Amino acid sequence: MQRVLTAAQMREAEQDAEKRHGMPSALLMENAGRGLAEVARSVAGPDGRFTVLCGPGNNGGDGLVAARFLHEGGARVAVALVGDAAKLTVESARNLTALKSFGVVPRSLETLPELGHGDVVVDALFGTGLSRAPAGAFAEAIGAIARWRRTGAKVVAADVPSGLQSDSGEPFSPCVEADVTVAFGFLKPGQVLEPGASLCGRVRRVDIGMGGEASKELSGPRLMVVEEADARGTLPARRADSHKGTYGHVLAVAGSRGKTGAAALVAKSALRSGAGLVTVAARGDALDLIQSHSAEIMGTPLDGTGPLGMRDLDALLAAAEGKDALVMGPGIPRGPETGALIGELLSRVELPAVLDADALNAVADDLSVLRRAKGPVVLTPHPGEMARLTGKSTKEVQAKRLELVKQLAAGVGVTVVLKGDRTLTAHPDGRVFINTTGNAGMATGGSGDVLSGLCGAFLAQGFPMPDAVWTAVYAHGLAGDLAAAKRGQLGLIAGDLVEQGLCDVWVRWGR
Ligand SMILES: NC(=O)C1=CN([C@@H]2O[C@H](COP(=O)(O)OP(=O)(O)OC[C@H]3O[C@@H](n4cnc5c(N)ncnc54)[C@H](O)[C@@H]3O)[C@@H](O)[C@H]2O)[C@H](O)CC1
Ligand SMILES: [K+]
Repeated sequence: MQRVLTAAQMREAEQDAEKRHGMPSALLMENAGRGLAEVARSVAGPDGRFTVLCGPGNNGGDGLVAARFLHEGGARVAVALVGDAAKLTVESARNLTALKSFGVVPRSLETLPELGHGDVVVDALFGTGLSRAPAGAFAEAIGAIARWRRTGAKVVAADVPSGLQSDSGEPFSPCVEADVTVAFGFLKPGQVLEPGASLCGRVRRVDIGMGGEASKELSGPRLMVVEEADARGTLPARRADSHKGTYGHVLAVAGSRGKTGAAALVAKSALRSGAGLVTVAARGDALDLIQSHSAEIMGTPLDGTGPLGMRDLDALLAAAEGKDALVMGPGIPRGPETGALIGELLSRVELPAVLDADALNAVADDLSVLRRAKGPVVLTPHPGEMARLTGKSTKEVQAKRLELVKQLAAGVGVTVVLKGDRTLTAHPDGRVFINTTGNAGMATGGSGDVLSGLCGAFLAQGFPMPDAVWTAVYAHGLAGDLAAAKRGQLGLIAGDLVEQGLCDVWVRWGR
């Protein structure tokens, strides 16, 4: 897991580094600048030139240190200070003096050389201290960086591409587009959340002496990026003496006439993700079709016709007997009582439950029904469903993903998976897990059903919360990546995730 720190947390961690490790910010800056110089050198051509653009704050200070190391290593370096030199921070001013003493005198932006292939421009204008849209000379500098990039130079951003808000990943205009971003100490949200992640290019994290554990008791959100080893580590190797009962029984309340595929995808995804048994509960007129998709799917008919309501409670309570996890929502016939039914069922059975699709829409009007749930509840909304759950517009959801997913999880006491590019998994205790797998080819009907079945299977196997959820999200995206590698993003359909992608993940993980 990689810790992701906000700007405020970075400042706290920097003070902590001084107090706990005796690492003054001058030394952190020296280490940051050295790391920046090494990355810049690694992307330059054999006789590439370097231009370092430095802003007034400590980000600029990192640039001044990098310029000194590049110069010391024999490279051709040009430096420009942008903004009011009188406003330099103490650390930056000290490094400006040092740089000059090494014989590198800053020049004006206009007199800098035009750069091309093999050359590198280091963007050290702003980092986590950016507070408004770059203007004036700063905007001109960002324009020059874009021009040099168009003529072939590589752009290396110090800590954050200048113009990008490091806490949200939202860019001001203008904003630098980097080929590589050197993250000092810890990752920032803006480097892993879109559109910031794309503006950063490749993110290279360098240690600067802040210490890994520095981030333990920081205030504010605990954000983590899930790495493949974390996800793989959640899944135990299977024991030889196990039997199908060992791996749990999923009850999927899903499917209806015209939407039998959703239930089949949930069930087949759960089976392909290690669940020992899967039973689908659906109206009789849909159940036969659902079961016809796969011999392994068992069925419990819900008598009657029409939307799910309180009259189905007893049948569902009976169906939940002996099960280990619930998945509810994909393709269900929703009606005015469906939300109350879900709330009542969850208050009576002590099972982990995944609510997706129309189960989310059913409870959106009154989320309090979820507070009575006896077992842990996982909601898996896409942005549109999240909008209904939060009363916001989809546009607002997408602009404030991190904030809204944390709020909903803590407010209702459930785990919330906000799907999309960089899916976020928020746990009621404030932790948010950022996913980096998956691709646009997965924006296809049924992809969400596969995730809810996968999630249900992991919960049925007894994997702990929230690990089971962020692992399912990671595996789901990786399945999509592996399947798209074989079928293209255009060709990818949800069934490929189940038949191809998931199996490729388990083989890759030796499970
Ligand atoms: N925190 C750490 O552990 C380390 C941080 N380092 C580097 O320091 C920057 C953060 O530096 P800071 O001085 O806080 O701010 P910036 O350099 O990012 O911004 C400069 C300064 O400019 C002002 N400002 C903000 N927005 C604008 C604007 N649009 N136009 C003009 N001026 C603006 C504001 O006053 C800012 O303070 C961090 O990213 C790291 O690169 C250390 O070197 C390593 C450890
Ligand atoms: K920068």
